[in-house]
Amino acid sequence: MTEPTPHGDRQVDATSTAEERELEAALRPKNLDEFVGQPRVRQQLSLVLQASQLRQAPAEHVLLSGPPGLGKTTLAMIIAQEMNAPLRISSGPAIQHAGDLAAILSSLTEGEVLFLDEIHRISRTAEEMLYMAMEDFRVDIIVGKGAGATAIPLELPPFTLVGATTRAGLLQGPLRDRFGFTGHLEFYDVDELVLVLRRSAMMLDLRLSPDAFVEIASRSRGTPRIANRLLRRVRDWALVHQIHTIDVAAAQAALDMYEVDERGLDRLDRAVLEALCLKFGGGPVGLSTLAIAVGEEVETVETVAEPYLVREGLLGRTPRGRVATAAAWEHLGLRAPDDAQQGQRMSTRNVSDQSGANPDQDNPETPLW
Ligand SMILES: Nc1ncnc2c1ncn2[C@@H]1O[C@H](COP(=O)(O)OP(=O)(O)OP(=O)(O)O)[C@@H](O)[C@H]1O
Repeated sequence: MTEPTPHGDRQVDATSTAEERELEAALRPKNLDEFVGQPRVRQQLSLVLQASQLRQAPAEHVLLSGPPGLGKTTLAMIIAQEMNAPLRISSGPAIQHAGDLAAILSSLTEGEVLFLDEIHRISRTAEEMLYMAMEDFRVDIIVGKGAGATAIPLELPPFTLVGATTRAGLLQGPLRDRFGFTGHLEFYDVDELVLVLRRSAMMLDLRLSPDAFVEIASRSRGTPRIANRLLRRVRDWALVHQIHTIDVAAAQAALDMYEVDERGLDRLDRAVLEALCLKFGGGPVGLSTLAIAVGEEVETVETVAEPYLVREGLLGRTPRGRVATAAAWEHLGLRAPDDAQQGQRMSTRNVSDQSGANPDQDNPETPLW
């Protein structure tokens, strides 16, 4: 049976469900040497960890940022493993009150690694408590209310906070500044994803030809989580078709069946591009009109399909609406009208200076990976 993905049957969604996380756990690299790609972050992190071991003190607080599925949780686990320290896991949305954080902090043991996923989503009061905890290993527990409230100081054992965020821009400066090391994870190239897939295939006892690995990697949107998911889809297909060594034709057939094309676009991505080109002559067209044309919510088009299309240079966001780029026409096997190409070049501009008030305009909250 195919496991669910967060956005229904989208095989190329970079986030994961609770069930999928269990499957992922088995494939996680256990130490920095097994962790593929991200050479700069790996090298810098290795130095931070070695220095802390030499100092015989917990490592400095680490902030990991980057799009979903690139290995932030995996790195947090590796940090704890390399430090030979226990790991506590929580997340921003689970910490809505300062008391939630106080409960976690007060139960940490010396040297423990506290991993806070989606750290940009912790509440403001908890965030303020975190400042003092990170800097001085101390928190003030407020007892009582109003004029009678008193602050009881509580010493904490030294610990290492590993924060992960997909939205580093939303972190307050004082919080960001309290991390001794910040690593930004980048999308992986095809060669790196091939290495991720080779390792996973070995662990799943699968045999694939070299070009089958490349085929899967090319369709994985630069994201190990998607690569591993597509590998599982290909494995299912091979099992049902009783294929023992998966060659490129088998990988293509399996992924075509799941409607993931050679550039990693799925049905929704292509529907957006087709509507843009075939119904609106390449645009510009408002986001809400585009969403109606493909029968989806505005938010789905904006947060699920659009970021990857923009990243791939297939769709442009302009003040007058969305436009298909020349590459989009080409990807669909269509000829771009000359005037549309010229108009797009003149009207495409950066999204960062736009307001999110109108659904047809860009929402600056929307990440653009
Ligand atoms: N560099 C890597 N080498 C090998 N496997 C990797 C690598 N990075 C990620 N993976 C695999 O991809 C999957 C997703 O990784 P992980 O959960 O660490 O991503 P994440 O960045 O924390 O995602 P999210 O932001 O959704 O929490 C895991 O199964 C992990 O094993």
